[in-house]
Amino acid sequence: VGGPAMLASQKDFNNAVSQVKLLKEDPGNEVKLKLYALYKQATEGPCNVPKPGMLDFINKTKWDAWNALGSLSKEAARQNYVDLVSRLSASSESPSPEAPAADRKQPESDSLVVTSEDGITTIRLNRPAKKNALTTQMYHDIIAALQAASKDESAITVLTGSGDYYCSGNDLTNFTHLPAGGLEEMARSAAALLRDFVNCFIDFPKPLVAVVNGPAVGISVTILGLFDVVYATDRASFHTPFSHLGQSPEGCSSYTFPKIMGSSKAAEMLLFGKKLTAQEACAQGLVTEVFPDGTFQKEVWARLKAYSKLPPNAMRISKQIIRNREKEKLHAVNAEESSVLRERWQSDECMNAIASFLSRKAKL
Ligand SMILES: CCCCC/C=C/C(=O)SCCNC(=O)CCNC(=O)[C@H](O)C(C)(C)COP(=O)(O)OP(=O)(O)OC[C@H]1O[C@@H](n2cnc3c(N)ncnc32)[C@H](O)[C@@H]1OP(=O)(O)O
Repeated sequence: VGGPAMLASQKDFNNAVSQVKLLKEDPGNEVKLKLYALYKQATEGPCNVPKPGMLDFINKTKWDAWNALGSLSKEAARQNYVDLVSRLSASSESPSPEAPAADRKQPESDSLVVTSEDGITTIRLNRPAKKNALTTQMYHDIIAALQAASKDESAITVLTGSGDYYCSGNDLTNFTHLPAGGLEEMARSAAALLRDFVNCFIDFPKPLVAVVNGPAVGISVTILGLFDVVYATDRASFHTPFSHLGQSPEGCSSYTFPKIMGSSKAAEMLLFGKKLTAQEACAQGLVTEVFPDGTFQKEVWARLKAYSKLPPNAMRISKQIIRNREKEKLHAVNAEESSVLRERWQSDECMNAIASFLSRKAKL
């Protein structure tokens, strides 16, 4: 995790183009359309030819597929083409329909589990003994998992937690591992990581669903404004205790929360750390729907499986229309929030609050 992955070379791409012709099984129209679009993007770049007329059905469908790739770079398209062909070749040799995530780079630690099944990629926070608090490694792994999910075959991506908590937010011990550059360097690199992490949610191109299986704290709450749908168990609560911690809002919540729930409700959460029940969060628009805990998993996953069968390109494009005009604003908000937090993390208020938690004097 960390450095950029090596992209496929022109030679890999040429080999993949030849390999397609040798596939033993017809991959079906949907996949052929995807191959066509990636090929065009990889060789010619973003679609800038005129749209065929309504009655020219085949060429219009091909044009739509190419155009849906937007500004994806030639290099990334080449890589996606090579990946897709390699998956098709592998599956035509061994009949293993549940393998879409087998080639995914697995997270560095067991604290994150990524699976792909039934058209859904699930990113599961898996540190139940620590209430799924996010370590520095987990932020990196979630970034990598979102990047992979944005390119995989799944239609929908889900973030959820293992155990009784959804997530207790940032692992406060992250702040205790001081690098050689001291507090200033720690704050600088945490702010850069925070910015990259939140950017991945802002830019995520597919439907993104939070399955909130229990209480949620801190950054796991603030980023919910960047999800498309949020399902919660009635056991969940939503808590952003930034002032208690000497910190300030992140995850674009300083912008999304007032927009979602109105400025005074947002202020009560973000300034005073008011904890919301699941029902309150739903009434204020942060949560889409609340389910009884006893049937939560069954009901939510049945619904998501049904949604994952909807045409994936239509869902992507609809998401683009809904979100794109906000993106520039969200990136600016994220940059500002990260920069303010960089200062906050070096403040006495913040250091005292963290020391207090670590010495068990205070619990939120
Ligand atoms: C680089 C990007 C930075 C992004 C900025 C993000 C900001 C935030 O997310 S701010 C919010 C930070 N989170 C918190 O302040 C929560 C702190 N935790 C608690 O207040 C409580 O643990 C609780 C309310 C979440 C749960 O209480 P309880 O049910 O009583 O369970 P325990 O306290 O016994 O927790 C079990 C175990 O887990 C450890 N733990 C829980 N949360 C965190 C955490 N956020 N960071 C570190 N460790 C956490 C807790 O210490 C216990 O550990 P053991 O004592 O070793 O069993």
